[in-house]
Amino acid sequence: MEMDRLDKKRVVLKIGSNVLTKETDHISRGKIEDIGRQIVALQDTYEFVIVSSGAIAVAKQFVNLESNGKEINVKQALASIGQPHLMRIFQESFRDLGLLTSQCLLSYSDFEREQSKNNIVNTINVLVDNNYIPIINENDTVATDEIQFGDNDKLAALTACLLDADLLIIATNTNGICTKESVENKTYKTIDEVEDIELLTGEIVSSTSTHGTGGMRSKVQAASIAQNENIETWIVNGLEDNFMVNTMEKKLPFTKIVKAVYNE
Ligand SMILES: Nc1ncnc2c1ncn2[C@@H]1O[C@H](COP(=O)(O)OP(=O)(O)O)[C@@H](O)[C@H]1O
Ligand SMILES: N[C@@H](CCC(=O)OP(=O)(O)O)C(=O)O
Repeated sequence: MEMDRLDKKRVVLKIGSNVLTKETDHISRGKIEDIGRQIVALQDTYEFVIVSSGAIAVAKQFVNLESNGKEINVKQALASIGQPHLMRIFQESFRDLGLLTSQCLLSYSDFEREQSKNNIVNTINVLVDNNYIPIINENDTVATDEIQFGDNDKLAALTACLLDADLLIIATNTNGICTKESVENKTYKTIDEVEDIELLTGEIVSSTSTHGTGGMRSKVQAASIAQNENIETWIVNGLEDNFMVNTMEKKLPFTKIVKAVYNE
């Protein structure tokens, strides 16, 4: 028997540039196909809203703007050039798997106005009801919050809260959050489950990866925003094949930030 949409668990999946490029200089079609295949495998029980970075990373593979790409306006221009390419790759790869895609560009300030919040919810619900997978990125032309500080993690958390998601999955390039000591001595021991965000904050190391901006700090902040709205966050290793399915089947180490008991 087919499940009604309301019976499905709503997942907001955030994919960082490092995952999309598999830590290279090029966007990985293979990774996008991997994500699509997992959505197909899980779509009877889960519905997906994707928050995808990668616009700047894609642009860098096509163009070389003057200046080194570190200035904020150049990054904004790169995002503008890369975003349609990113969407094209999603659209082509997902279409081959029978999945429909759509694009939504949002910024933090959209989450502060009642009218725009209602518009976002209504639009995304229509998309999901019609089997379209919304692919969200920050509107980098008008806002610079994420390319400066946050690597789309906070945007994903705000989206999860607004859309009343059941689960926020943040796909990054490590097996979740590892203990500080293990990161420092490169033995990488994943913290499996945690409720106390303060505890996690103490484990953050101030590094980011090649394409990343916010490091683990912005992921912990995102988890905190989600936890305040009673949403569980999983920080998973998106570099692995089949990472969501394998995480769900407990075949991959990941960090689960559970709902706070006092919120129950
Ligand atoms: N305790 C920790 N456990 C794992 N990674 C950590 C930790 N503290 C900081 N990091 C860093 O955070 C990085 C992931 O964040 P980031 O580079 O912004 O990636 P993304 O593009 O996925 O958002 C890791 O590659 C690692 O360098
Ligand atoms: N909106 C930007 C996000 C930039 C960014 O650094 O994000 P992330 O890869 O999540 O660290 C883009 O699409 O390139």
